[in-house]
Amino acid sequence: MENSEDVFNDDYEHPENVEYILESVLMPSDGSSEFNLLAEDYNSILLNQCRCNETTCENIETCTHGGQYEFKPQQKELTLKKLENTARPIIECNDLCGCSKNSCLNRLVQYGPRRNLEIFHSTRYRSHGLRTKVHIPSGAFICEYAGELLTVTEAKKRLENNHTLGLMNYVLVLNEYSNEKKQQVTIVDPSRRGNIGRYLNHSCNPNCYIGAVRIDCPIPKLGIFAARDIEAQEELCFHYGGEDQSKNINEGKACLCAAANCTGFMPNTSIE
Ligand SMILES: C[S@@+](CC[C@H](N)C(=O)[O-])C[C@H]1O[C@@H](n2cnc3c(N)ncnc32)[C@H](O)[C@@H]1O
Repeated sequence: MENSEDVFNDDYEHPENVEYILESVLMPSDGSSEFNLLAEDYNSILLNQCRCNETTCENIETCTHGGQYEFKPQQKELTLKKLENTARPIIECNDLCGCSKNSCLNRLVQYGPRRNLEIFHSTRYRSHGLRTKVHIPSGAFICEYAGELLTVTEAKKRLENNHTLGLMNYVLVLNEYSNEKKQQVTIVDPSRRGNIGRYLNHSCNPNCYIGAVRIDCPIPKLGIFAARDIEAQEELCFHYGGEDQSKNINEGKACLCAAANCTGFMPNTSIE
């Protein structure tokens, strides 16, 4: 496998009014008990390390975390196996695991965004967008959607404010379910502090997919992966409505994606 440093990169140019961060951070404290609970999770460590000895951690039968990624020899890249598999949580191995960092094939998102991404002015979306300078294979990791981690109360306030002032909205809500029951909600806002993930626009027929990835913290990272092979110069987009599009809310803005199946409006996941 190529050295992770040859494939990944996180020194992208960004506008000055945004603090560039490498991974999600806690929102400023508002002193609420809701914030304290979020902070507790943020500061916790997942204690479910694998006990593999020098293996590749590829297989769920041998590694408690494995089975979600596969190494594509042709592209010399680790990729997410099948999108349907994400019904099972993606948990990467970490420094506390028994495996070796050099041979483990269950570490991807933790190495940061891929190289050859470019922020550009998208004429279709009449604002910034993100595109790739080179071909990206299906399942490849693009980047994290990193920003401030918000409480539900703070997210509702910011959404309302964005709506009232007609600002662009960067708040993303990801619900995780188990047996149809909602287990956890993760809300990320890269409007003030964020990474390159903040430039992906919404499409009703997207070429990227967003999934929850845990490394060593109970709060997942929001990982953006290629939903299909993506050609050089293609703009990267994902569906803002997330996992259950029947529950999408209408953000009140016309969608500019121009896909054949476009609903005509920009969605977001509802916050309950
Ligand atoms: C996460 S930001 C994406 C990056 C943004 N275009 C920029 O210039 O920074 C989300 C905002 O981009 C715009 N946007 C994204 N997808 C869109 C779409 N399909 N149709 C219309 N506007 C879109 C909306 O203003 C939305 O609030």
